[in-house]
Amino acid sequence: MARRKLTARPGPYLLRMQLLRDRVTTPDQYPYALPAVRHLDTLEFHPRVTFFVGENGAGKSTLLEAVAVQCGLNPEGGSRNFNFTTRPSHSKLGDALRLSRALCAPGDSYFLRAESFFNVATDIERLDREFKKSGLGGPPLIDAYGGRSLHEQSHGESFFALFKNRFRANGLYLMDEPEAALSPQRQIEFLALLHEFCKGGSQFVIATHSPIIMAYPDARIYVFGADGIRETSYAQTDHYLLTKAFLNNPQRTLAVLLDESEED
Ligand SMILES: Nc1ncnc2c1ncn2[C@@H]1O[C@H](COP(=O)(O)OP(=O)(O)OP(=O)(O)O)[C@@H](O)[C@H]1O
Repeated sequence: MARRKLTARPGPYLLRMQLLRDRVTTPDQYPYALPAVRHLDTLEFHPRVTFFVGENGAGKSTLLEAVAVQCGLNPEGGSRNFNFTTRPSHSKLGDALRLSRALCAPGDSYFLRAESFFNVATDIERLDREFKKSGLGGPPLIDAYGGRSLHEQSHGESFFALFKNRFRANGLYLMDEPEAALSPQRQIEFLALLHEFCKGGSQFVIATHSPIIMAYPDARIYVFGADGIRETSYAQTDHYLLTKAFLNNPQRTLAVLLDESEED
């Protein structure tokens, strides 16, 4: 089937999402029982960068995955070219989520899941093998990632190859913990790339624990907590406050922690 060629225009592409309560069939079960989902009504996306932050298990990945599914992306990560599955199912949250989109469509979209990036790398190799066998002309998929097998690079190098080579202007990018493999230096470099892509009209939704990455100023930060999701400022996030307190005086925090654990 001939694929419709999209005319890439600058974002934003996603305006807001809304939970349709009448489509929630099992409110007492995952994912609807998560506080972040139970209290969700409407969430406005920032035209450039929206951050999802909060404690482990707060539901950031669950919501991001549902957005990805609604955008037609593989719930396990990758671009629209990918449809591999390594686990039985993703949550049904996408069925109850309405995404409001702008009239223009992105020229590219991609879902980076740190936890399953290995599988994306494997699938790139599989797709390229099939492509070669098919005898069709054109460059292999790996060229869009810098040309070197992602399996032959370190975890952090392969992430960075993705950001540098695969992402571009006028794209919609969903990222789950992009910092997972990045050194602090690379996280700072990531901020510079993020800025370039944003200037080029791209839009990002990023779940992160990194106080470096969430410092990007042209952004909205949503904290996922026990009372639901609320907007906050960078300097009010636990990530910023805790990291700052720790780095200002590591000895003091360590003394309190280690003293307490010795008493146990
Ligand atoms: N398929 C599933 N079935 C039942 N519960 C699940 C499922 N997937 C995740 N959960 C639970 O839902 C909660 C939210 O998980 P999620 O991965 O969305 O959290 P998160 O905020 O992204 O956490 P982290 O920061 O650790 O990545 C967790 O308590 C998790 O155990």
